Amino acid sequence: MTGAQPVPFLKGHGTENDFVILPDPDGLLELTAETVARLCDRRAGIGGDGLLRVVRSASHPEAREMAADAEWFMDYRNSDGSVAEMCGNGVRVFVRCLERAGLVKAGEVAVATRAGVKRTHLAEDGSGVTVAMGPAVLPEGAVNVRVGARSWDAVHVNMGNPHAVAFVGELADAGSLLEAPAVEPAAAYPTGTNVEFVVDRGHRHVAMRVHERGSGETRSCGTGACAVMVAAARRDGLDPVADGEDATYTVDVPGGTLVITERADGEIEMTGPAVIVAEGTVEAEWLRA
Ligand SMILES: N[C@@H](CCC[C@H](N)C(=O)O)C(=O)O
Repeated sequence: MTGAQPVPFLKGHGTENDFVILPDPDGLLELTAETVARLCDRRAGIGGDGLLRVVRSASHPEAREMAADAEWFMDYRNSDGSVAEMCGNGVRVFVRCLERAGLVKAGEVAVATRAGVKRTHLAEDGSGVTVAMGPAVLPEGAVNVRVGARSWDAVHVNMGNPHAVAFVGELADAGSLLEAPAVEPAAAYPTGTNVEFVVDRGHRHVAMRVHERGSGETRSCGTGACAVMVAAARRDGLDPVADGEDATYTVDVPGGTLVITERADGEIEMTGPAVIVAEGTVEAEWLRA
């Protein structure tokens, strides 16, 4: 992955969706799937649901075209080392990390991702970060989620990455989620999917659990919360673009709360916390072993 020098890292989370963060402005790290999985290992590594590499867009082949609009590229990996298009909690933590390093100031910050450029707003008082996540896409066709003997109709939502959203009676109905739920038809999700289980908590207020593609059950998923908000709004007869009126939902996740607004122009805005908890260095020898 690197030479003999220790590798700087940070650790952060957004609603307890936690990340190993590797500052790599010039894109010099060779980050294999195996290296990512080792770093994200909770016993033998640092531990995290995923990894965020902080690299200048101009220094990364997947982001060069976005460099004029966003100086920084969020190279996101799941904890099993797989690459994902987008991470909603990750992008908030990513801009918090840039702010902490003095690379950006509070206010508007654009971030390049594999799902395009995302515009964020860092609150001046450090309270949270709002991200314009783009519009949701709801591909046609029924999908179904199954855990053991139980199954539910689900809503297929794409937030740059894929989601299957199932409304359930109780969050416990999803079981232990130690294994990935079965989702059918498999052809609807050629690269796998994240699965959300949702219950109502009140007026425009829901709670969810998530099984993330490439990471397992996590304490939160930002893109998942946006997918849940859209699925709940449609179920409730709301379509902000058709109605000409914004709709806001509170989405509780095991690790906290996210507030999601679907605007009348179709843009989905997510607001939530972003916390850096530690920084240090990784032994180069260990990484190479
Ligand atoms: N936790 C993330 C989503 C991370 C990517 C996901 N596991 C995938 O493979 O699509 C979020 O906060 O959105």
